[in-house]
Amino acid sequence: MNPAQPSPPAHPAQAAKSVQPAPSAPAPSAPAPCAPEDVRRVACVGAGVIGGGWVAHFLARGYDVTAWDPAADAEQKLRRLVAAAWPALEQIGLAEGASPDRLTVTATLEEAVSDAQFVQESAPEKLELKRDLLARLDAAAPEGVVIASSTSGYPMSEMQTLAAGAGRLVVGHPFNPPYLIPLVEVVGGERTAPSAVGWASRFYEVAGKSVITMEREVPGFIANRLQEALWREALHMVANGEATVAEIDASITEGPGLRWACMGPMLTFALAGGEGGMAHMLDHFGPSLKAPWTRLEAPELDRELYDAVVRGCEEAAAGRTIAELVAERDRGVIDVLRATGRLADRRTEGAAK
Ligand SMILES: NC(=O)C1=CN([C@@H]2O[C@H](COP(=O)(O)OP(=O)(O)OC[C@H]3O[C@@H](n4cnc5c(N)ncnc54)[C@H](O)[C@@H]3O)[C@@H](O)[C@H]2O)C=CC1
Ligand SMILES: C[N+](C)(C)CC(=O)CC(=O)[O-]
Repeated sequence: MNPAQPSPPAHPAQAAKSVQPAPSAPAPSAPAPCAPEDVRRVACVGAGVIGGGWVAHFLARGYDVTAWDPAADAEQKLRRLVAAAWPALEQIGLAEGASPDRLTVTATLEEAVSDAQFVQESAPEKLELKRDLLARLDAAAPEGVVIASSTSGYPMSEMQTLAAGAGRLVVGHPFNPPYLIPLVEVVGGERTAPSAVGWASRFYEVAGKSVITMEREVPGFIANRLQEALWREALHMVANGEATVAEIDASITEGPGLRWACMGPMLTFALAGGEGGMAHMLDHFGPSLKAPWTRLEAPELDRELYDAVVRGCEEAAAGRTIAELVAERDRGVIDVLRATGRLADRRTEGAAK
């Protein structure tokens, strides 16, 4: 179900619960039982593609992990996923004491979280299911333990409606596979205690993740909104016969994707302005915002947006000159080309000898 679409009408039995006056302040949350740095035991509830990837990540970072999933073959599939991921995790480096042997798959959800110091939920992307599950996790986990949802796009405000202890519920949105892609986007809901957001962000950092802590709830968070914009345009182009699936993928892997592994879209485009940076880029290509290059509605490039983007790029450059940024980008692109086997011997290319 696409989070951007209106959520299904609440079940009558839940309607009363889910229709609550917007709280004037976040719900209080009991203090977490331990500091993020002192966590040793993590529970993962839902152990499919992402939940299993979280299990592999936490095991590789040296945690004791309990996992629960209602599927009959969940343990077999989970242990197979962890075993398949382990060579990669050994290659990038394991924490001291890390071992797949520190995984315990429990028979019930309650057992999985009963002694947990952090809980990561990764059940299917269905709003009603997450509402019920988060309420169940809140009832079963030790008081104060932060519970994070891997949701791809639902605001926590929509998911925490049935939980008595909503103050400890946060979004901790990962990227597949969580054991290799470092980003996790953290954001609370209307009833989430700010302390729970801060605790979760710090825990993920300690656990080796790269954290973006959002100040505002936005469906789809940051990276999925950006991915979704590209994804929808790609689907339109395939639907209209404007590009094939192969052309869509090659257009990224042989083009912008190489740069995006080293530098985000904002600084990348600042370099499109040469020595003039983002200001020149906007002066030069600003009118293109009105060109029919995408079906996505463009914002007005007014002075406020112009200045915000220019200033943001100057801050991101952090004192690096355009020339230094170009050199950094080029080193990164060469490393990615080499790492992905695309830096073959090029002496045979080019002008006739
Ligand atoms: N697949 C991906 O690339 C990413 C997925 N996510 C999010 O992670 C969550 C899980 O997605 P996937 O792992 O892809 O789905 P999946 O279908 O691979 O795994 C979901 C797992 O949840 C289990 N499950 C079903 N009902 C449950 C319940 N009531 N309580 C606990 N577990 C239950 C299923 O048995 C299954 O193993 C979703 O919210 C999704 O949006 C987030 C980032 C990336
Ligand atoms: C396709 N998806 C929406 C589930 C992707 C994500 O949520 C994040 C990712 O791994 O790209």
